[in-house]
Amino acid sequence: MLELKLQKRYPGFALEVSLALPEGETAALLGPSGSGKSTLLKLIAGLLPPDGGWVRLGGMDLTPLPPERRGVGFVFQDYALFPHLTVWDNVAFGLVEARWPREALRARVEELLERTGLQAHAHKKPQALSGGEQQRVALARALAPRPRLLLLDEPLGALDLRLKEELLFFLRRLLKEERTTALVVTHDQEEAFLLAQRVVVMREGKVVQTGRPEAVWTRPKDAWVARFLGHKNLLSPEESARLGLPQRAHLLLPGALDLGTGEEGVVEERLFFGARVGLWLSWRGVRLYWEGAEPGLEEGDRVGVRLDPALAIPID
Ligand SMILES: Nc1ncnc2c1ncn2[C@@H]1O[C@H](COP(=O)(O)OP(=O)(O)OP(=O)(O)O)[C@@H](O)[C@H]1O
Repeated sequence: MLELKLQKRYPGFALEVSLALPEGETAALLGPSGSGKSTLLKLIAGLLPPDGGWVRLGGMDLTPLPPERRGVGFVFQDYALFPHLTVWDNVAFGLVEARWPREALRARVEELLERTGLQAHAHKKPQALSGGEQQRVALARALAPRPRLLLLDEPLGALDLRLKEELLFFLRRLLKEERTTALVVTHDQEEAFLLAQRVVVMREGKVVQTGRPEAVWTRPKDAWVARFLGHKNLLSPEESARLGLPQRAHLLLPGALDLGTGEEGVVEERLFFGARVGLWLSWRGVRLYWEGAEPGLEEGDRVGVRLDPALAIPID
């Protein structure tokens, strides 16, 4: 287990977090800008002294140890590879530091270069690589010494969308294969859901919800979490009543609205995403969002709408 209880204060900001995460899993720290994700990561890494608390990994107290003795690897957004070293030497760096025997070191570096698809670049310097390649080197370098815990701060943050997607699936496979315990900071909910077996949602220095991605998505703790995760159909008690639901706040899960038959509503806005289409509808005087495969509807069209009350969940 990675277990921690940490406090840190800055003017106008107080972090207070207790967490217990199973080893061998990837967890995602998800929260808006300024919620304390990077601060928490730095406290765990030992790069920042806490005002109080402790960090334990597999029962061992890491709190008094300096960063280099915690067995923790990091990848931060502005990767900071060693510019004067080749890719090979960058990946070998932590192993040399840890005095790995020469043969084991060579085998481990080769293994990671292969796994990250970097063999052809082994003898280049970082500045001769693309952004995505540099990011792969940073991952290989962090994973090489088999850290007991890998901390990743927005590891895909600086990349363009297509490259981000490509690296996301790469990182997902790599973390699974290496079975590293990893904590990934992101403010992108899709990235968190795809990478992690467990999601930790942070708000203003506190953990507000922890759980499997599916559970957090379908049972957000409150309206704030629901909205932060990208849910759009959050109904006030009055709106709920107009839709025939009990008079209290509800969240409509995706799939709650069916188009075709039923009482008619009006398409107010049509959003074309390519594979999907989003529609903002006015139905019974409530503005509702529907998303799915091309329904062949234009703005101003009338359409029958049905609500599945089983997918309307009460929310605070
Ligand atoms: N060295 C510092 N001195 C004072 N305040 C700080 C310091 N570092 C961070 N903070 C404050 O702590 C809060 C949390 O910052 P942190 O970087 O952990 O947030 P974050 O969730 O990682 O945000 P982002 O997604 O934007 O990186 C912010 O309000 C920030 O201004």
